[in-house]
Amino acid sequence: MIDVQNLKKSYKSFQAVNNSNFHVKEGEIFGFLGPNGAGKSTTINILSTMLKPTSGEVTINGYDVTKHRNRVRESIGIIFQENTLDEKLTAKENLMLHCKFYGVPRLKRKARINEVLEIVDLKDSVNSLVEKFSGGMQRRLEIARGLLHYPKVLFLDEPSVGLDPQTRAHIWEYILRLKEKENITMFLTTHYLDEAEISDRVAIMDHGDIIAIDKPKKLKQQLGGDIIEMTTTDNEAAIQEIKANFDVVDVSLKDDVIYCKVENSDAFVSNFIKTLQTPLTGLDIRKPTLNDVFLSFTGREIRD
Ligand SMILES: Nc1ncnc2c1ncn2[C@@H]1O[C@H](COP(=O)(O)OP(=O)(O)OP(=O)(O)O)[C@@H](O)[C@H]1O
Repeated sequence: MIDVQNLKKSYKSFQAVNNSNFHVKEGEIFGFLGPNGAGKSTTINILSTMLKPTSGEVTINGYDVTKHRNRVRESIGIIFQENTLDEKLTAKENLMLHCKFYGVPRLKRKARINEVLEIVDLKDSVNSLVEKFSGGMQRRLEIARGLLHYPKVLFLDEPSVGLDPQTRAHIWEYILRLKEKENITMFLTTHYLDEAEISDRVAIMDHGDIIAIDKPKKLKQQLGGDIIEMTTTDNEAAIQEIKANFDVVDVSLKDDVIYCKVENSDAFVSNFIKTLQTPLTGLDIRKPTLNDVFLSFTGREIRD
């Protein structure tokens, strides 16, 4: 459904996207994860025909994004980072306008509007002014609007940025409901790790490069083992002790917390706690996250 080959984009001498290559299958949720400035919006803008690539080939639903822009536009829906609804209109008026722009046949408009409002649970607010909606409701209406013309691909640029955690969780319920109901291919950009985790596959981007691409579970498995985070009364002494006396894959210190990567935490921890001479003040065992994947490739955290 999405095919990207050797995609490059530069702004004057600055290379924002360096030679990207990836494919997205029909019905897949594909996440683009990276810190601010990684090149995510640039990529989504090229894929959705809003920005011209410097070089490379991109097809959406079989259509080239530079040669067949209108065909591509018919095939896609977009949920932008910022609110693009008309706040002085009602939900229904906003949707009706979009139906007209996208050529949804007159006789089908009402039914389709009802259908999409049902998906995002906004049927009761159909005649309310958008300016009266909460942030979460506005986002849901934007998602509904993006679906009106039966797009094959839905682009979501940071779909839940600026929303509180509860509303974010709800937005995700709707997105997953959509996947089930309409088998839409979804391409989303995010810098939230938990959102990337929901994706079927994720591409991790940094400084314009795709540095890893796979199922979230596989990316994390590649790191191997478990992570033990600990605080001690003397971190320097503890690190020396760990390096000298314990079988660890890796040990590092960040913000007064020691990170130890071990092959198997079950086998490691009980002996470690008994043997370590430097007093421990805290200890937490966890599985690797996508942030650890990013860290292992770049030496930085995504939230940095
Ligand atoms: N029109 C432009 N002119 C010059 N540089 C630009 C332009 N648009 C983006 N950039 C630069 O290109 C790089 C990638 O930007 P982009 O917006 O694609 O990143 P992003 O990963 O989407 O980040 P964010 O999450 O902050 O939107 C950044 O360094 C940005 O400053």
